[in-house]
Amino acid sequence: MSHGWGYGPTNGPHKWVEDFAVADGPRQSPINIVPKEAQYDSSLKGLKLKYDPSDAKTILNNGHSFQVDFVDDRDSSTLTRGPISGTYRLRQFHFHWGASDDRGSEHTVNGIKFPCELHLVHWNTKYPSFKEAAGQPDGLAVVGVFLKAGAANPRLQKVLDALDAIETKGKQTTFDNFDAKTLLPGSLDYWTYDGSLTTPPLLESVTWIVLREPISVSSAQSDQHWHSILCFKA
Ligand SMILES: NS(=O)(=O)c1ccc(C(=O)NCc2cccc(O)c2)cc1
Ligand SMILES: [Zn+2]
Repeated sequence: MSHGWGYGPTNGPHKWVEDFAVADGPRQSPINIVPKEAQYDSSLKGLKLKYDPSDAKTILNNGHSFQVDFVDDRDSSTLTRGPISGTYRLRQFHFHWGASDDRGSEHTVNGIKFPCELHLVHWNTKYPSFKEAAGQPDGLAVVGVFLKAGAANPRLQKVLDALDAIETKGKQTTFDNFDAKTLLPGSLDYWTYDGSLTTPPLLESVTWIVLREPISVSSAQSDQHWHSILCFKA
């Protein structure tokens, strides 16, 4: 691609392999999750997420999504247990959505897309930095949470209210004192598989942990700002 990757007809996912050969790799994400085909593994432990709200730093429009970045220079916001060994630090969370409520999520369940999907990105502290970890097969762990259309979700409101200030690519604004745990559903039951980043550079370094229970977002909330950023994105 002569210009940056995106989601349009000339730079979308079907074109990414031109610049990122790993797109044809053996462990590419997202995938369709078929619960009946998933094997139950009784040796797997429950997820342990310990997030410190004071680690939240800024919210950024990176042109493909908006992401909340965290201070990750100490083990204050971490993911442990579950399918992973060791300690992974929370670096950022971001969302994937679509132009209407019938699509938007990257993973699907029995072929069904959700209107949106939240990704909480963590890196393995056995490596010196996120960038280093991103190049290792056990470097990253991303917790995926589906959003379904339903009741308004007050926990999301602080994130949505910040979007007005970052409507153009590259804009970021302060976003502090936010507990990412409040975005999680009641149950932490999950499906897990070894996969990749779902956007370039598509690195095959992600242990995916997709929560079975979705959280809700109302259509009013999703109309509130995402379409403005979406228009920009498209
Ligand atoms: N959608 S996803 O959670 O798979 C995802 C998470 C993080 C990233 C990301 O950080 N991309 C930038 C990046 C990553 C590794 C090395 C780089 O040079 C840049 C991309 C996709
Ligand atoms: Zn993502």
